[in-house]
This record gives sequence, structure tokens and C-alpha cells, in this order.
Amino acid sequence: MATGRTHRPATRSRGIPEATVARLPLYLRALTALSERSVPTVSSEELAAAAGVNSAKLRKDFSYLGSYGTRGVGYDVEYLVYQISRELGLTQDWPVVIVGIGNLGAALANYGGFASRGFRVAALIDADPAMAGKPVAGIPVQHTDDLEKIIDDNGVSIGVIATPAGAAQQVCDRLVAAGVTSILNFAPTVLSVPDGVDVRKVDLSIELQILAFHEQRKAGEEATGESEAVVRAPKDSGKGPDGDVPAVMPA
Ligand SMILES: NC(=O)c1ccc[n+]([C@@H]2O[C@H](COP(=O)([O-])OP(=O)(O)OC[C@H]3O[C@@H](n4cnc5c(N)ncnc54)[C@H](O)[C@@H]3O)[C@@H](O)[C@H]2O)c1
Repeated sequence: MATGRTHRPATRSRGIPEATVARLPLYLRALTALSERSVPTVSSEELAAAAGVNSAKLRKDFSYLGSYGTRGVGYDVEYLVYQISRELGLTQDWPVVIVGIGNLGAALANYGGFASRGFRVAALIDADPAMAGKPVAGIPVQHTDDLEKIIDDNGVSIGVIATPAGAAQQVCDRLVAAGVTSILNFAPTVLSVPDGVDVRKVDLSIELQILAFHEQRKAGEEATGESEAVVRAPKDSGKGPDGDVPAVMPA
């Protein structure tokens, strides 16, 4: 299944719904931008607009954090940044390994945005012996033979898979056996993991296919001149139960 969902129940142990957890990074991004502009407080409406979320939903989400804002003043930006960062586990440093240092893995390794969000690229791993020792983003690539030792030495719990699809499950199995409990998978394949391991999948081509579906629908509306046309989506419109995550893609 092409999904960005984690293999977890809908509610986390501390009572915060998974859908709220998924919105916390959106609030954090908007709050960080306000903080960088030294904005001290923000109303729920302003923040909701900046995060692209409905304001009633935002207030409900923040109630799970025990954050209710002050009437007429709004939310304290710095405190909310701290609260959300703490809730997301970002007040600590997370060493991450990237496996598969080709076009995508190298681009990820070079992305500066991870470090500023608390994710440190601890190691780069590839199966190609010719790459071993070569620096990418200033970090020497290490061979997959040493994967288990690298995970252990660096205390890594988050792994990023950027290998071809055919290698991804085997890489995943090794990461999990070595102690990794969260995986971000870029390979276009479904990974099987044991309970207790979270997998999130990123697939830009699926996002593009969903956009293509909407483009096609818009073009159909224009052609028939139906400004408010009821153009019914196929039974499976490409959206999951939350309306934001593709559940099943057309063949
Ligand atoms: N999710 C997305 O939006 C998205 C976008 C682009 C690419 N991809 C996927 O990301 C993956 C990588 O794409 P790319 O363009 O970087 O490919 P690439 O061929 O440039 O790189 C793949 C790298 O993986 C290494 N590799 C192969 N088997 C391995 C193994 N068992 N263990 C460790 N390393 C191994 C190869 O040596 C190579 O360096 C592909 O699966 C591709 O489909 C996903």
C-alpha cells in the first residue's frame, strides 16, 4: 500500500491522536518562521492559516498538549515551539543513517534542513565497494558489510532507505535486526516490519499521480463548460480515509 502512515494504532500511548501528531510538524514549521521574525504571540486563526489547518482543529490539537493560549493575546510562540518540539522528541539529537547513496541518498545527505530540526546524519551506507570511503556531504560512505556495527556504534534508531526497490526489504530487515525502530522509505516498495517498528513512505510519483488526476478532472470540467460540475471521482479517488494520504493507486 502506498501510504505515509505509520504502523501504529490511531492513538499514541500518551493520548495524542495520530492525526494530531501528523499536524504538529506543520504547526512547528509555521511557528519557527514566526519565531525567526521575533513575533511574540500568535492567534489560533493566524497560526491555522499559516499552517494550512482549520483553526478549530488547531485549538483541539493544542488542547492535547495542554496549551490553551490566552484570550485576546493568543499563543506564546516560543513556548509553543518548545512544547511541540518536546512532544515530537526534537529536543534531543537523533542520529540517522541513510542507506543507498545514489542520486537521492546523496541529495538527502546534502540537505541542510535535517540538522536544524534535530536530525544528524551519522553515517552513509552503500553496497557499492567503489563508493566506500568516498565523502558525500563531507561524510565518508561506508560499506553495507559494516551496517550492524555502524548502527550500534552510533546508537541509531532512525534509518532512511534510498536503495533500489529490489534491495529495500533486505536493507530494512538488517536495519531492524540491528536495532533501528523507525524507517523512512523512499524506495517504491511496501516494507514488512515487525510490531514496534514505524515505517513512513515518501513517494513523489504518487503525489504527482494524484495531481494528474485532479488536472484531468479540471480539464474535463473546462471542456464541458461545467463551472460547478459534479464530476464524480472514481470509487477510489486516490485518497485514504483521512483525505490526505493516498491509499490505493490506480493500476
Ligand atoms: N520517494 C521518492 O519520491 C523517490 C524519488 C526518487 C527516487 N526514489 C527511489 O529512491 C531509490 C534510489 O533512487 P536513486 O535515483 O538515488 O538510485 P541510484 O541508482 O542513483 O542509487 C541507488 C544506490 O543504492 C545502492 N544500493 C543498491 N543496493 C543496495 C543495498 N542492498 N544496500 C545498500 N545500498 C544499495 C547503489 O549502490 C546506489 O548507490 C530508488 O528506489 C528510487 O525509485 C524515490
